[in-house]
Amino acid sequence: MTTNRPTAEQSRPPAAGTPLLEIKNLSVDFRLETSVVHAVRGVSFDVRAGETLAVVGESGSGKSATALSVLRLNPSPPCMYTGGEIRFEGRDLLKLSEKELGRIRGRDIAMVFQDPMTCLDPLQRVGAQVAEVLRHHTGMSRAAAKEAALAALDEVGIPDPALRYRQYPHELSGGLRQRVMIATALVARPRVLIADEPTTALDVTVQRQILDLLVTLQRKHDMAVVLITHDLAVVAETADRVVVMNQGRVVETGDVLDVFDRPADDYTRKLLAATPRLEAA
Ligand SMILES: Nc1ncnc2c1ncn2[C@@H]1O[C@H](COP(=O)(O)OP(=O)(O)OP(=O)(O)O)[C@@H](O)[C@H]1O
Repeated sequence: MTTNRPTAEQSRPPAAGTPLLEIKNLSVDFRLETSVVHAVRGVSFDVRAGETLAVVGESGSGKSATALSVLRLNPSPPCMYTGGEIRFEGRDLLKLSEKELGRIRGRDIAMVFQDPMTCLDPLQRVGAQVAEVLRHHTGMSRAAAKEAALAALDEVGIPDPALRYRQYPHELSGGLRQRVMIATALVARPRVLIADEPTTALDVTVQRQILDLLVTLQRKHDMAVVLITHDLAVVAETADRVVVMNQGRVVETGDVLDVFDRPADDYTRKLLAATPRLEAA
């Protein structure tokens, strides 16, 4: 199989060391009026600093429910965390109070989503939203937060940050909005970034740019990245390890090239066969 993996000079050794974030035997149900959906059934995986772990699987396989569990962002109710642990720096995130978790969200672990409008406030200027994250987590002065927010907009490749700072989300293109969301997520320098289909809604050229940006920032800041996607070509290009989910369970996990070259599970083989760019390469 040939993929657009990073070139030799871009590639790096696999991340070593202890896991930064560990999901152990996680189970999540959605209790609906007349039924229960077992969305996540005993899922375990971990991610280390400097590593990109991709979570793949068809629609409904439990990828987002797992990712949202890390910061307890599944809607409650109907969501119930019925078992397992999510360990970060020695603590089980599922056991923290809302206040304790609030200190971790955005500061230590951040998320970006497919649709930036789920996290950007349409009525607030984008620069102020980036600065607000810093003021919330660090108590920085207004002036210092503005300066850091301008630097963050610049870092994510937004041209003319001073102009964009004053604009509202609807005044930006989809690609620029995505960059603002990434700036908002990363401005407090989290150690873990969870990216849930971050490029799915964008056109192909912009997808490429946003993925390159995420890879660059991940390496620069040695972040652990959990990348949720259904796009195996994206996984082949960006991830170190992959977790394959089906019907709420992990069916296979391993180094991306090993899993893609020698899938051990029938479901993984089926997913790979349904990705012509990989098969044809
Ligand atoms: N808020 C919710 N209320 C009820 N059921 C839900 C809710 N969120 C997810 N589910 C159900 O949980 C299961 C797993 O959904 P999840 O969104 O985690 O899948 P996914 O793999 O992320 O899919 P997609 O790629 O479409 O986002 C599905 O059966 C889904 O219908």
